[in-house]
Amino acid sequence: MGEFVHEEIPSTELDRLEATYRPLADAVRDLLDATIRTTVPEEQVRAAQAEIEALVARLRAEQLPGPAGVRFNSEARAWNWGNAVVGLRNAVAPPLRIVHESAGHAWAEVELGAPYEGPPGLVHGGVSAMLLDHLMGETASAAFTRVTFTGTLTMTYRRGTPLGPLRLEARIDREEGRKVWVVASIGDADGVTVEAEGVFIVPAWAAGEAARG
Ligand SMILES: CCCCC/C=C\C/C=C\C/C=C\C/C=C\CCCC(=O)SCCNC(=O)CCNC(=O)[C@H](O)C(C)(C)COP(=O)(O)OP(=O)(O)OC[C@H]1O[C@@H](n2cnc3c(N)ncnc32)[C@H](O)[C@@H]1OP(=O)(O)O
Repeated sequence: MGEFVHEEIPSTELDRLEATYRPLADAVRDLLDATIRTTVPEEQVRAAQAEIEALVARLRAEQLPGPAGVRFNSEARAWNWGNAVVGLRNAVAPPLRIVHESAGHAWAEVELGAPYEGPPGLVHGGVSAMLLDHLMGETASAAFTRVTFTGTLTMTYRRGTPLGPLRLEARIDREEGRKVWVVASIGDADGVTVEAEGVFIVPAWAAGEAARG
């Protein structure tokens, strides 16, 4: 596993950088959707591909040697721009905006479109698991006061989850030593579609005073 990297970028500078990168990721997100749904003539598809390849070369002129990782500064600001679910610079991330109601209770609202489809018109089951896994992990971390990893995640798909606006919710159910049980759900306007239960674990290497049972 990589490290949590201490990088001393001031928070005000991070705000400025994020204002540049967020619209870039939004544009690429739009590109994903357009790539799936376009019906333009084939020669236009090929022309667009050439332009996209040129853009990729432009962005790759300078780049990190590997993934973005998780970074933090001494102002307690953390950023994980590549994260699969919440990464600000990741166009594959929906992105989920998570609200920590309290330590151990969080929710999120999200609108899932064409790139997240599994069965026709419905959210892919693996996508539901991915979004819940992340929300539950953040919830288990008690609003970032400790590091937790998914140990076991159990999904129950009650009915198909339609693409479109959804609400996710997660709560800590109980704790025992370094183990944290979290329950969570996804719902649409008609109620719950997916339920999940997971055991999240504060790894032995990350267990400090606060995490000991
Ligand atoms: C420092 C600066 C920080 C700045 C941070 C800023 C931001 C972000 C930081 C933190 C993140 C916060 C939130 C994260 C948000 C989302 C995360 C998304 C979730 C994921 O996507 S995360 C990736 C997938 N996840 C893995 O990649 C895990 C791979 N795995 C391991 O890393 C180890 O395997 C681990 C850690 C699981 C255990 O390792 P370990 O050595 O600590 O465990 P150990 O043997 O001591 O067991 C202790 C007790 O847990 C029980 N136990 C063990 N394993 C279990 C299992 N699998 N299921 C159920 N129970 C299990 C034992 O039975 C024992 O129970 P008992 O005490 O009762 O006997």
